[in-house]
Formats: sequence, structure tokens, C-alpha cells
Amino acid sequence: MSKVAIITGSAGGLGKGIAKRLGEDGFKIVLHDINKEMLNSTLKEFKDAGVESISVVGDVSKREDQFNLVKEAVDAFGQLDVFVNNAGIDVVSPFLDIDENQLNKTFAVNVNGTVFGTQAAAEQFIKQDTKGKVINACSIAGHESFEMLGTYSATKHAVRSFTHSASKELAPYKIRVNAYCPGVAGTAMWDRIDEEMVKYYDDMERGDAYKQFVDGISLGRSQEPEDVANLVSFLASDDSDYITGQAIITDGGIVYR
Ligand SMILES: NC(=O)C1=CN([C@@H]2O[C@H](COP(=O)(O)OP(=O)(O)OC[C@H]3O[C@@H](n4cnc5c(N)ncnc54)[C@H](O)[C@@H]3O)[C@@H](O)[C@H]2O)C=CC1
Ligand SMILES: CC(=O)C(C)=O
Repeated sequence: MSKVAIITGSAGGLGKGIAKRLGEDGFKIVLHDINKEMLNSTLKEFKDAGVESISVVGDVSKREDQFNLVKEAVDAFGQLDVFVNNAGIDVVSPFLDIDENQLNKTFAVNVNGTVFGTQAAAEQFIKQDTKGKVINACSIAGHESFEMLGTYSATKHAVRSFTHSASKELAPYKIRVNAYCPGVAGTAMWDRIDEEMVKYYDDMERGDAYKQFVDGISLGRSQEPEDVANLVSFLASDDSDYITGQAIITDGGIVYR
């Protein structure tokens, strides 16, 4: 029987790339996003391509939405095998301008969302008494904190920490919890980061911040969603069964750990 994977924030960007790859790997796919319009068009693409898939609209920062997401997946496909906590948001700001609203919003989506998603998935895996896999979107910013990305970096350090603690507590239930840590992928997130960053530097133009980051990549090119999906595919597969609690960097050579 085909396995079932949920990928949060999969209407576009890295999440869509991951969902596409897991579909190719033979998973039934549960697409999910806060953006209903984009989600509908992505679902149509998946269905047209013959991927057995459904979509669920939700906000990862709301605990009830995350539990509802798992319920909808199980109602449609009868089981759950992989939960990818992919949805995340960025924020660019000098340290001295970080305010309560920025902290609360970014932590609510990136950190609370990951915790609630992991809880909802784990509850289902335990009920099924099957091995389950939780796979979290971390970042190179979860290993190294970047200037102007202080709040975002802190959320990704927290995701790495929850990946460690959840993996320890859930191992007795055969649940593996790992994270992927991308570098610089030219999605809508990086368009926004670039646009915001150049506002703070007189000598920078649109595209310069992104270019500076990409110029620092040893392998000489920016990341494609497929590069990230390759790692997530491995973490979702039986081949990674002996790996848990790891936050694995896939960045073409930016951060060395
Ligand atoms: N693009 C990059 O270079 C990197 C991205 N990442 C991480 O990878 C993940 C995906 O990033 P991208 O695809 O680049 O971002 P993106 O901004 O292109 O796509 C994120 C998707 O998540 C959805 N989303 C946002 N808030 C949501 C919420 N509250 N509930 C449900 N869905 C929500 C958006 O509608 C969007 O479709 C994020 O967690 C990000 O932090 C990590 C390292 C580098
Ligand atoms: C967007 C991101 O995760 C960076 C800059 O590492």
C-alpha cells in the first residue's frame, strides 16, 4: 500500500518541490498551505500529473489547524507515514529594530507551527503503531545566525533544538525526527529577503543581497527545490531509518559543521 505524506506550506517554493518528489517516490500527497488560491492551482497541477493527492488549507501556527490537517489526511487516505513541517516565514530587520510583533509572528509560524505539526503527526503514528517520520525545515540559519536575520535565525535554532528533543522523546515509538537545512534557494522567500535587505544599505540594489549570498556558495550556484527534495526524499525513505535527531545541511558549501 502507498505511504502518505503531508507537506505543510507546499503550494509553492521548496514545499512544492518536496511534494513533487515524494509523489514521484510513490507517496500519496497531502498538499497544505495558508494560501488557498495557490494551493488550488498546485493541486490541479498534481492531479493533472497523475499524483494521488488532496489539499488542506490551514495555518501552521494554529494548533487545531495542524491536528485537523492530520485528520483530513487520515480521513482521505486511511493512514499517515511522513509529516514535513516545511512552512516558514522570513523577516529582515536590524537587531535594534526587532519588536514584539516581529518576534511573536515569526516564532508562531516557524517554531510553534513545527511543534504543533510534530505533536499532531506523532499522535497519529502512535495510534497506528507504525514507524513515522517527522521532517522539519531548518536552515543554515539554524546552525549560524546571520546579520539582519536575527529573529529568523533564532527560530531556526529553535527548530533544530525541537528536532533534537522530539527525536529523543519519540524514539521509543519508532518515530524518527530529522531536519533539512537548506542554504540559498531562489524562492519567493529569497525575493522578499533581497527586497527588504537592500532597503538598509545605500550601496545595494535589488538582487545584490541574493547575489552576495550566492557568490559565497562553494559549488557556485544557488539551490534548486530539487536539491532540497533529494535530501527530504532520503529522510522520508526506509534508507534513513537509523538516523534521528539530525539537522542536515544541504547548501552547496556555505556553512561547515
Ligand atoms: N528559500 C531558502 O533559501 C530557504 C528556505 N528555508 C526554509 O524552507 C521552508 C520553505 O521555504 P521557501 O519555499 O523558500 O518559502 P516560500 O515563502 O517560498 O514558501 C513558503 C510557503 O509556506 C506558506 N505559508 C506561510 N505561512 C504559512 C502558515 N502560517 N501556514 C501554512 N502555510 C504557510 C506560504 O504561503 C508559501 O506557500 C521555510 O521553512 C524556510 O524557512 C530554509 C533555508 C533556506
Ligand atoms: C532564508 C534562509 O534560510 C537563509 C538566509 O539561510
